[in-house]
Amino acid sequence: MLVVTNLCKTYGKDQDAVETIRDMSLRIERGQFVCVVGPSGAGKTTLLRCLTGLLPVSGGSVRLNDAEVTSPPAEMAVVFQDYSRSLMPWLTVATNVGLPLRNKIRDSRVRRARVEEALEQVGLGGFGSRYPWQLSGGMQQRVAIARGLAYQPEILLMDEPYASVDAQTRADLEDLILRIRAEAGLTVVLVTHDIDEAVYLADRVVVLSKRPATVLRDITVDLPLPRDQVATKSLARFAELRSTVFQLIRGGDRSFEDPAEFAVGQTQR
Ligand SMILES: Nc1ncnc2c1ncn2[C@@H]1O[C@H](COP(=O)(O)OP(=O)(O)OP(=O)(O)O)[C@@H](O)[C@H]1O
Repeated sequence: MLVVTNLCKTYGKDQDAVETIRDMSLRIERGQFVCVVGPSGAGKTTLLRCLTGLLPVSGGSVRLNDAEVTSPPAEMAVVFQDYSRSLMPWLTVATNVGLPLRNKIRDSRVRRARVEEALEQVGLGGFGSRYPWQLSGGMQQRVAIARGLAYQPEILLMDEPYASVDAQTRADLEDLILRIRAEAGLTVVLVTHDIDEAVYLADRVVVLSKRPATVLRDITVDLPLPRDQVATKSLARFAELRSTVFQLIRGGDRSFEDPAEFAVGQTQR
């Protein structure tokens, strides 16, 4: 279980101080899929980085299974938006995926098997000897996801993981993560700008206020599982939830006067 208690984060000091997160508390149960949304610049990425321990908090705490998180815990894997920066172009796909396993699995045969299994999971079995630049953007993001999965984490944190791919690939990757989550019983925390994506994927949507971010609303998504891109999005309840989230974000940040400014079913970055 991931527990955030009275989290505060301020960048800089004195007149340069940027208060980004104020007194935020959140509890994420094992196996839950939680999407975090909020106005641009609210502090979503900052929150995610605090959850990983990559960024020191200014106050409060983050605890994973009762242990304080001060650096990325072994149970956690992170997938960032920009696969072109997170994959090493001079290494093969298999080496990229196996990189974080070097210290965890000493036996290279076992490591190779784990890498191949993770590539199979994301539909890239047999692509291990290719280089990232030989693959499409969507395939490269799959490699980044495989790298997280190969680690067999208990919790996967994802920051706008699908923002750089086209709409069809995005839908495929959304379904991929839902399937993997169901198979592996993973806990997932995913930051997104896309309200449709958040409602489609999540068990809970956490809506942040504008900066300094607090939890504006924590919404349970009571849509049936398994989700389906067409059937789920056609439900009246889906439209209702999407509209609730949209209004909260809009109300939380008056600068979004034009709904087209914000992503309702579209990729925005
Ligand atoms: N290293 C930093 N130093 C100072 N301020 C920072 C730093 N990183 C982020 N900020 C500020 O903190 C605030 C929150 O940034 P963050 O990237 O967490 O927001 P976000 O909600 O993820 O934004 P977006 O929706 O645009 O991706 C912004 O005002 C940003 O300028």
